[in-house]
Amino acid sequence: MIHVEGLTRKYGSFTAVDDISFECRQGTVTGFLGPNGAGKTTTMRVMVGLTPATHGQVTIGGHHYREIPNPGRHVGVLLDASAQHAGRTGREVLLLSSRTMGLPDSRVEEMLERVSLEPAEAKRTVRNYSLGMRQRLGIANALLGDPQVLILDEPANGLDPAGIRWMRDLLKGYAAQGGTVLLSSHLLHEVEQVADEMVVIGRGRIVARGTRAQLLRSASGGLATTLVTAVDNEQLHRALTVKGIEATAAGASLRVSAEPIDVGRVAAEGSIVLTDLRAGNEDGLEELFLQLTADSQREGAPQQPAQPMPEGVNP
Ligand SMILES: Nc1ncnc2c1ncn2[C@@H]1O[C@H](COP(=O)(O)OP(=O)(O)OP(=O)(O)O)[C@@H](O)[C@H]1O
Repeated sequence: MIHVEGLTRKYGSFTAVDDISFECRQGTVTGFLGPNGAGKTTTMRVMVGLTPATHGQVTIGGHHYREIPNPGRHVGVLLDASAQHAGRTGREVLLLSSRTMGLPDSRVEEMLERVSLEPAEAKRTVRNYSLGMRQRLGIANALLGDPQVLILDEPANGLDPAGIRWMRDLLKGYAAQGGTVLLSSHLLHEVEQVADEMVVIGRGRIVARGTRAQLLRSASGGLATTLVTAVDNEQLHRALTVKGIEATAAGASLRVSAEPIDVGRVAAEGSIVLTDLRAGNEDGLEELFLQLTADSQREGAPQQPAQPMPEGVNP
């Protein structure tokens, strides 16, 4: 639904986005993940025609954004929640957009309710909004025209934990109904729980791409790992060894060089009761993200270069 093809954006001699290609499929949430300055906003600005591409192109449903008539009815965009007109009330902001798109005024009330902005809050001018309220207003604006595609730049910024959960559910529901969502963030944990696929960008280049499971697999050097806890870990360890599957103690659990389904089967065959079974090295994804984007992290990043990734990863 969104196709990014060989996109490059240069500012003078500086390359902000360097020959990137990816697509966002209908019915999915794609997380666009990268540290500060990686090129996420630039890419999204090119998507919606605010910044011209130096090379390459982006199409949405086969069209360039600028060619789409009444684009708000097709593509909902939130690029900078702080960029709303500070002197207008929340309701006025939505009313203006709604009338521009040719929608009935009743749509504004629906959207205010959808993003949980109270009537008293909708009457306040935007200059008196918290960042979280501005994000909610921005999301309401993006959803107004009931578009099939949503492009959201760091929409979770400023939201409290309940707000983040609310947004996650909203985006999942939107994708489940056939929508296409592209969501950027510099925080892995904001994206990994909602995104069906992740595109990781560092210094303008795509450094990894895939589902959470594929990236987790990459984080384990291409090998499947499972963390499992049984009522009797020793019994499970023996049963795994008999099947030729390696396992080592990891705190109160075992780390096993196999897929969770295989570990579960061995446990079931031996009537071994499990209390926990999960894929991969959960911390590994964060490590992987830091490593892949190490060049462009400003601080606290490991110094070693990113490793070549076997699966789901685009070096
Ligand atoms: N108009 C511009 N002129 C010159 N350089 C620019 C311009 N816009 C962006 N850049 C540079 O391009 C790079 C990518 O910026 P961009 O805003 O796309 O990053 P980002 O991934 O969205 O970062 P953040 O998470 O901090 O918002 C940065 O080094 C930025 O300074």
